[in-house]
Amino acid sequence: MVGKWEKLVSAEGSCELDVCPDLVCLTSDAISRTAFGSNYEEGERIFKLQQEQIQLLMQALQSVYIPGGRFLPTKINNRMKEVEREVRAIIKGLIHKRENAMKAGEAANDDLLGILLDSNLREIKEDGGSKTVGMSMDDVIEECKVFYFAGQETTSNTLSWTMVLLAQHQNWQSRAREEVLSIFGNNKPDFDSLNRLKVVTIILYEVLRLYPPGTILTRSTQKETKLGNLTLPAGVQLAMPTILVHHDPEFWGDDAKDFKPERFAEGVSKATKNQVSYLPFGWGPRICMGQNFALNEAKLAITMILQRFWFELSPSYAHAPAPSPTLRPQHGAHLILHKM
Ligand code: HEM
Repeated sequence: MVGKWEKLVSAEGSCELDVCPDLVCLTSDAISRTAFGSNYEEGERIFKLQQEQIQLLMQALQSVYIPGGRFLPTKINNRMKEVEREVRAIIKGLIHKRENAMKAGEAANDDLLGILLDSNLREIKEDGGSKTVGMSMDDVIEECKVFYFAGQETTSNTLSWTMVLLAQHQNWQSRAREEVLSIFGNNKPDFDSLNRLKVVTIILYEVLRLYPPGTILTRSTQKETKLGNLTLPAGVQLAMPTILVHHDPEFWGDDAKDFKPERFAEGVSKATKNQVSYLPFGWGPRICMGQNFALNEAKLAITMILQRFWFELSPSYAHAPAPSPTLRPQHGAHLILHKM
């Protein structure tokens, strides 16, 4: 991606572009490689189908609710089923290919799919080949679907908002670049030194506070549950709007809506005064399992961008955060990139 941008700026010294599509490709490629040992091109069909699924779901949610309507053979329902079948078939193909390679002793199990299948096979073997332990093919497919979806959109949106906010707040862009250059110079960033990025880290925390990709957390009660003064019966759907908590002056002060990374200077607990008011990655036993991966990926990408370019908002940028379904800049992130 940075190579492509370097070519674009090389002629005039600067160029204008919507950075969102390239950031989507970057994060898609990262999750395809690390989770499935493939690349963006191989995962592309799955990403496209999952995008279509989301659009169909949004359309369905916006139409009049008819009880049992999801079982009717409407155009949307039929297409949803077709898309789901195709996603499952592609993932099943990936799993079979990997299982066969593992049986033939060929596969390197250092990606998520390899680790998942390897531990599953071991568990079944240890139990004497019983089919009652381990994950079923359906379970493995569902896990893969979550990783393809959760591992891509969230991080690309975080990177898009980070670039927009750093374009709006040049002082923070300069501070972040100074830090990056003092740690890495113009060298390729190494994984171990990413921990030394303090300014970049607080910038990312503040971006995730103002623009959490998941704007709502949902849960459902499995049994009668006491919540404060409320007693909820089993089967109640609960929605907790993360974005409202993140923007609430009661938790964050009168400057809750402002971009102020310094509020995280002494860590998340100090910034939240130990209250549960910062939940970009959710909370509790279902907290995001990719949060460290996502933060490291974002730090790596921002480092490589800051080493090569400075950027500002383009006059054609229109600020329109839209939860569809993750919080994204609806009309893209149009920036002007300048060669350093
Ligand atoms: C900035 C990027 C990301 C954000 C903001 C984010 C946010 C979230 C949130 C809010 C949840 C729901 C947690 C809850 O209900 O309490 C979640 C779940 C999940 N995320 Fe992420 N995520 C990000 C990146 C990733 C990445 C890169 C991966 C994979 C490598 C990933 C994998 C998952 C998985 C597997 C779950 C489901 C966990 C479960 O249900 O047990 N996420 N994420």
